[in-house]
Amino acid sequence: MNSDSYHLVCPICGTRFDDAYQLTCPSRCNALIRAEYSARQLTIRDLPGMFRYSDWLPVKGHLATKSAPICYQSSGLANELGLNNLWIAFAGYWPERQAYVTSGSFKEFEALPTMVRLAERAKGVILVASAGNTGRAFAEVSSKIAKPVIIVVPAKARERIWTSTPAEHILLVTVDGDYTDAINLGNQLCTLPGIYPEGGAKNIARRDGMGTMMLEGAMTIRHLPDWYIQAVGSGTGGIAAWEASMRLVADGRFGSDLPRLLLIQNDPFTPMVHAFQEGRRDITLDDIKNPEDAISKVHADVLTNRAPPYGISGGVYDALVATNGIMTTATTDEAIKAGDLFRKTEGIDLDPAAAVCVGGLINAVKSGVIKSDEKILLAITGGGYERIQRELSMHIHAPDFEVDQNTDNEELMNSVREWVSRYV
Ligand SMILES: Cc1ncc(COP(=O)(O)O)c(C=O)c1O
Repeated sequence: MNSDSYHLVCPICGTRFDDAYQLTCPSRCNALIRAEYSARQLTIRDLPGMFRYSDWLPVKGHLATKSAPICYQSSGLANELGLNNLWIAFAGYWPERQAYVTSGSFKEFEALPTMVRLAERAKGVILVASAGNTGRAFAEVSSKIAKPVIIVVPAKARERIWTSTPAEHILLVTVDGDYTDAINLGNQLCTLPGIYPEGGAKNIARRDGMGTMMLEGAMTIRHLPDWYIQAVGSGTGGIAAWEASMRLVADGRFGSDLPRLLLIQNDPFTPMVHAFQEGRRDITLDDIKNPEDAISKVHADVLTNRAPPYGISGGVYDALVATNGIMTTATTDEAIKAGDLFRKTEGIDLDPAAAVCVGGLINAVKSGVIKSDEKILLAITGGGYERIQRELSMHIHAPDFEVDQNTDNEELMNSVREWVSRYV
């Protein structure tokens, strides 16, 4: 890949520009900027792991990794649900199926190209605010390539930040609060020089990295699926699936219809479901009543983003409208039962978020939304933790700072500034 293999483009004003690790349109349009790749047809490259999809990743180089999505046709769960064309895109650790995502979730597909993009396009330290899985994915990549990362997580998620090899370039900050508090502190730290936000959905590397789930699915099925099903918190994976499928349609070899998105939230935390079912582009406070109470009742707290990229141009709302998509829910009870069923029928344990996804699929089959012959790509976004625990080392990273009401903010900012100065 040479440096001209993609440009950035704003979907509102159409401005095309070179990549200098921007996260927004230079004309300040309220839109998710996109990468426009010069390769119209996808060629699978002889590169490690997910970098085989480098034609449609915003990177020039690659990293040595075995991490990549895998896809196979289900028989166990498919039979159980009476589905004839169920395909599973799996992100996690499952060596028998050549799945080697050692941090256990599809967040690693975001972290890998994001770290490469930053190193190629800017000089600085990346900061990730996370409910756990994203932070662990960036920690894992940092530990493998010895590049720095600052991770901010809620204190109760601190045990989730482990790596399969010892990590020496991580600054871990825990916050006495929830995911939103971690995001707010992260934003504050990003005002320091040399720190770059990973940008969430705004980062093309994160979206196009996640889009490899759809690419792997279409390559395996040899066609675009009729449905792409995923549990969402920010919905970035849904946006990524839509964008990847637009590229696959333009490729010409995978069919001409965009897969419909079926995106699932964990009842009772369902702001995007409320807004979309009422046809609204905006999430209002009424969609997130008693957030603390709702968050305490979910099975998968990684799905509890209070400010998802829903209404922004090119965001979740647009992705759903463009694909004739649907949003629905699975309760905690349904998710737990679905996770058990998946383990029994497919043979692997699931991340709670992936169990919510299976619960949503079951509900959609029961309600008749999904028909038995339709081609379904089920995004199993995390799993195999039991194998990881048994077979890999898990180095838990102790927090470098534990922030609570008594923390002296200036002291924290100074210490972080000092740490960053070692790298920039
Ligand atoms: C395992 C897993 N699945 C699904 C999601 C939802 O991802 P998103 O809404 O960003 O696409 C997350 C978010 O952290 C996750 O960790």
